[in-house]
Amino acid sequence: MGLRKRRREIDERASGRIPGPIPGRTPLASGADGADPGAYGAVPGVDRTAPGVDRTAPSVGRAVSGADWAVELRGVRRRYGRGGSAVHALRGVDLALARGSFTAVMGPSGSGKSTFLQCAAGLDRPSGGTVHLGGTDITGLSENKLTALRRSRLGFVFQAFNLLPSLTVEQNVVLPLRLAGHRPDRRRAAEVLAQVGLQDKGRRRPGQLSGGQQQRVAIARALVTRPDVVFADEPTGALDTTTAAEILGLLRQAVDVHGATVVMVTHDPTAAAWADRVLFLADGSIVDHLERATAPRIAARVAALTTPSFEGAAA
Ligand SMILES: Nc1ncnc2c1ncn2[C@@H]1O[C@H](COP(=O)(O)OP(=O)(O)OP(=O)(O)O)[C@@H](O)[C@H]1O
Repeated sequence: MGLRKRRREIDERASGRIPGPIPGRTPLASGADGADPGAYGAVPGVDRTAPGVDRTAPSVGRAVSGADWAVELRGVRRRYGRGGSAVHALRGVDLALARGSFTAVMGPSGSGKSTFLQCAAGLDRPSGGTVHLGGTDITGLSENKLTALRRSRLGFVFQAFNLLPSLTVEQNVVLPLRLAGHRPDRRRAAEVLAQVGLQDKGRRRPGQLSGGQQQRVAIARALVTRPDVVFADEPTGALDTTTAAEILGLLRQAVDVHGATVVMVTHDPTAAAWADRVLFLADGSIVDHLERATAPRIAARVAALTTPSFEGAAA
């Protein structure tokens, strides 16, 4: 299939005009995971098919040059409290994610997923280690600089949509531009609204839209500044299966067609199967990862994380 035709089909499927999965970069059919490792960049020294614990620093995406990392964490630790009652939410996370990659982060409750997302997105400060976003070391930035960086260079999509109900859809979408001190760019707003299939909804209020449409607005808002990274926290947690697939298709399309970088925390193996790579957190450490895996394979790996035998192996 020609590139233009494939892109048009991706656009149409992602916007719901054609039902069904997007060709080529969809959750993989059972048994197809692990195919085409070259397209995603094999990680040296990592046996992608072996079960068990891998302690290498995962790097994902086509690029291998450090300059191309959208997100880079080195030795990131986060401790809450002190002394005997201290909680070690992150115990030394090392990873590098290339621009134009889609990464899912999974793990049992309390494994550190939210803490990871908050530290990676500059919403929380690590107790140790460094975080680079789009080549900028954010670890020592002042609160003001961090806020400015989040507004102009990061996008966020949350489970609860987090739209402002009193603003129109278009005003919600351009909000990050306004907060970053730029003039609201209506052409750019129209562009991203079209990208998520809502070109005719700019004058509506969020309360007049379905949950799936509201999440599309949130994705448009996340993309409007052409951010270095979009962080998504359970973006489909409040949606039915069909609507969830549409939303994940849009995130996939943002990566494949528009070159975005997406990092998504999820509990749902079906959602994670849309990603290029799934990272597994357990007790504050990245203990495993899978490339282009099917939902059943991801589910099996999540289940293994909570079994006593795995905990014994990871100790
Ligand atoms: N503000 C805080 N103060 C103290 N402990 C915290 C705080 N935030 C998180 N923790 C602890 O850090 C650990 C990791 O929490 P985190 O919320 O990152 O896990 P999670 O994997 O996102 O869990 P869930 O899937 O249940 O949301 C947990 O033991 C949690 O109790």
